Amino acid sequence: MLEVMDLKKKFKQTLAVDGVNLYLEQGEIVGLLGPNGAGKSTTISMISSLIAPTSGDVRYFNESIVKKPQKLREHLGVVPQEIALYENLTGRENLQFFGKIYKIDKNQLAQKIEEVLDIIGLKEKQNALVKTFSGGMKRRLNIGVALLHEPTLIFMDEPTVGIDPQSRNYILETVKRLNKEKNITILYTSHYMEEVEYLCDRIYIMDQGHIIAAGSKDEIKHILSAEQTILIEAEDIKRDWIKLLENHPSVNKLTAQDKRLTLLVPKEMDFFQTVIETANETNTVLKSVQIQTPTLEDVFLHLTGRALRD
Ligand SMILES: Nc1ncnc2c1ncn2[C@@H]1O[C@H](COP(=O)(O)OP(=O)(O)OP(=O)(O)O)[C@@H](O)[C@H]1O
Repeated sequence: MLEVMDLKKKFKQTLAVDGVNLYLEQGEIVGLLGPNGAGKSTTISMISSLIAPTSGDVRYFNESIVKKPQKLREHLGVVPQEIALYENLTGRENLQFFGKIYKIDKNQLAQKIEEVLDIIGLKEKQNALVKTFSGGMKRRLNIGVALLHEPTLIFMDEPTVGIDPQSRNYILETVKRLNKEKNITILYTSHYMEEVEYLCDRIYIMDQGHIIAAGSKDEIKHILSAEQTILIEAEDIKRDWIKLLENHPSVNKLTAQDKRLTLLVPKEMDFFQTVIETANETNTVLKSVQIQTPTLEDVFLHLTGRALRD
């Protein structure tokens, strides 16, 4: 349905997107996962034809949208990261305003607004001014605006940033429902790996302008099939203990955060004994040691040496 080929974007000195290749099949939810500044929003803006690429191409049903964006624009709903609403209008008035911009027929629009208010769960609040809305309600209305013209494809750019858990769950469920019930294809951008893990059929992991891994959840986790993650909690994480573990030949990656250590070691290794011995040597009081199957977060750590949310 949509194919992105060797897409690049340079802003003066910054190469924000550096040769991205990806595709979307009809009916999929595809995740674009990466830390802040990875180039996700820039990629979304280029494949929505909002900004022109420096080089590369985006093909929608085999036609370049760089040259002919119209067909994609008719079918595409974009939920931008920044909330784009009028604070001094009510929820309903915002939908009416954007409906007119999309040139939706007047009679159809009234019916469409009812439907959208239902989907985003804002029927009761429709006549309140947007400036009185919570962050989560604004995000939901932002999604509603993108649904007005019945898109078959939606790009969502971090739609759950900075909102309460209840609204977040509501949005995640709405994304699932839109996909299942209306067969809408969705490209979902996030730096929360648990969201992407929950929602998406396939995942692209992006960092520093590059796609660094791609595949189904299982395929991506398979990257780490040769490794195990060891999570350690201790009373105090001392520098000399970190040094001992870091210098151990079997430790492929180590991250320390507060009173926790995460290690990646080869799967066949029985590393438990080493953890105990090195802790004793440095007078570290252990609270727990857990061995885990890899998560997407571990994959990211493995590929980049950094945590997804630094
Ligand atoms: N208009 C612009 N002019 C100059 N640099 C830009 C512009 N837009 C983005 N960048 C830079 O390009 C890089 C990628 O930014 P982008 O917003 O695409 O990342 P992101 O993965 O979406 O991160 P975030 O989640 O923080 O939005 C960053 O270094 C950013 O500072």
